[in-house]
Amino acid sequence: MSHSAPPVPDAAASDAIVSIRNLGKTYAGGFEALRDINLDIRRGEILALLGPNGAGKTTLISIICGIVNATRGTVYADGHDIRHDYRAARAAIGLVPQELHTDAFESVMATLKFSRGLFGRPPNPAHLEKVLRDLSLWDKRNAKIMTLSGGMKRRVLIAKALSHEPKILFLDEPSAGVDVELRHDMWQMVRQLRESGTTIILTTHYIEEAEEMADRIGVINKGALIVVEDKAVLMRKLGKKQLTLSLQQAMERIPEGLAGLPLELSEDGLTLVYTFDTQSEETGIAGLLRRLGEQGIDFKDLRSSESSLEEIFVNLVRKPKGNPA
Ligand SMILES: Nc1ncnc2c1ncn2[C@@H]1O[C@H](COP(=O)(O)OP(=O)(O)OP(=O)(O)O)[C@@H](O)[C@H]1O
Repeated sequence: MSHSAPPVPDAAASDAIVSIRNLGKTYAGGFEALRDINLDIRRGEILALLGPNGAGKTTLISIICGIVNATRGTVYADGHDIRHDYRAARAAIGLVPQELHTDAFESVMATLKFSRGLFGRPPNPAHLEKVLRDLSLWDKRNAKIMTLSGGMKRRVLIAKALSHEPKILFLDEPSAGVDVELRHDMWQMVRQLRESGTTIILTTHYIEEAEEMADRIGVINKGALIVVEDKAVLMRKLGKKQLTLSLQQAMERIPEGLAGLPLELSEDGLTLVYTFDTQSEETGIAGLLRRLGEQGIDFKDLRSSESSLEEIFVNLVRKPKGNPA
């Protein structure tokens, strides 16, 4: 019997809504923007792709949406190979791009109708009305796009991407250049879409956005997908907890009796911070408290805190590739 790792299942056989296997992209100049990406996107989930500038997020989305050709590997979207069955695969996808190029002289409604037609879908005024109402654009349906505010234009891009009733929606940096209020409206709308069964993939630089919205988080760094994990599991696995003790009396240094413990003393000597792994079974807190008692160290307050997703992310992308934990 072989003991090697199980092979990655065939993309065509996967029941994921998007199935990516051994995907790679080398741009014309020889730059390797993506390396050996394997990812199954589950039906109905919100997946957030995080990564530093230039990590390869837009390249990955562009390949799935058929804008950029992969150098290696396969992608299936809604059961269709994006290379050999492009039209069917693309019809399942809505893309909200980063940049705002819209048809400035057209009305909002005309743009949506045109976009729907491009995918060969028959007219459906009720669907377009719902999309525009959900995005608070119904009153602007006859306005020329050039007369709208930046936030409205961005909502038009979302409406346009939804015009052909895609099952999968990609949002590339949806919050870039958007004010706080619009960002929250957009989150609300994305949640509604998910409830109605749409699968959503978003790239973001705002960790708060991933923390707020995502069911799963993928981290891309230097062209490689270094982690894909349920958000809660990721935070539990890679997060650290800290216990902060406010001391009754300042200490000059950590006493010998506490040596070897993961402790840090603040500069003013009044706060001790104990860091522990959320994954390990033993936190060591009982032992810490006992040793503090033995040393006669009294504290007046004790608080615990967890690492934010931001701290986890920064640690992940700082670590050398292939050693994320
Ligand atoms: N057409 C191209 N030709 C050559 N290199 C390219 C091309 N497009 C992108 N790249 C390079 O590929 C890398 C990945 O770019 P990509 O836009 O996918 O990153 P990203 O993660 O989306 O970044 P950002 O967060 O800045 O949008 C970058 O180093 C970029 O310079």
